[in-house]
Amino acid sequence: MRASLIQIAVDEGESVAVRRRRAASLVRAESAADLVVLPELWTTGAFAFDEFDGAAEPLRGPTYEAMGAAAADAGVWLHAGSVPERDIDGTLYNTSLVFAPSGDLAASYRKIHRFGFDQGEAVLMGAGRDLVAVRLPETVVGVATCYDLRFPELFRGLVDAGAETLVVPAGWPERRRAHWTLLARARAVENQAFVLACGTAGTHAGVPQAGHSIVVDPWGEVLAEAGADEEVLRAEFDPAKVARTREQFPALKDRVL
Ligand SMILES: NC(=O)CCC(=O)C(=O)O
Repeated sequence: MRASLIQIAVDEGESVAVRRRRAASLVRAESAADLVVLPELWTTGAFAFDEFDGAAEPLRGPTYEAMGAAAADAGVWLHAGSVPERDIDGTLYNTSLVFAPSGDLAASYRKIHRFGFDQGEAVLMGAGRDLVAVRLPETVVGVATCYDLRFPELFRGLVDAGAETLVVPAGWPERRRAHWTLLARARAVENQAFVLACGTAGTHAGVPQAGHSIVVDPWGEVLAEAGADEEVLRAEFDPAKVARTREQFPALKDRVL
């Protein structure tokens, strides 16, 4: 299975509309991939709290339209990262969109753990409640978003829902990059699953982004890792390695809780 993680730069000099067009053409260029991934809140930047309200869109808004068309043109599964979604009651959510190669929406996921403690996303956005796993022809993808990476119980829930590949779009800051890499590898090892974690590059709202998108196999080995700048990280992996690892080292069977 071939995955392409588009570690797009989110810088203040670029408008949302221009970045959306650029993201769509980056997706179209990945037609050789089976699965393409974009990061968290790449239209605004995950730390651009002042932008969330103005850039919020309905689930089937401009980003949905652009990404559905790009997925169909490229003929790929597309985890289009997340957008600030405005629900009909006015509540904002940090919502991920997953498209099938037909361009149809296969799933959406509202981020469960909002970041910021008593500020930022944690007060501006509502919390999702539902775990989401999507069946692709080659693997079952469990989705989570950025700060969710710190909550292993969410990932165990995804494994219980059948997930073999964990896809994590993020807007992770440079100052906690060591946690990002450590947590991505930990989630892979403890769940014996592939982890595809796609961050942003650039600096927005004064927060330099870590980049360093990463693909980790079920044994915790890093298959590919990006640098700090905008880049498309490509990795090829065998989804059957999940079943092999779980059979050869059946730690998941020893769960008590
Ligand atoms: N956008 C986020 O969820 C940021 C998470 C983060 O900075 C951290 O967990 O550290």
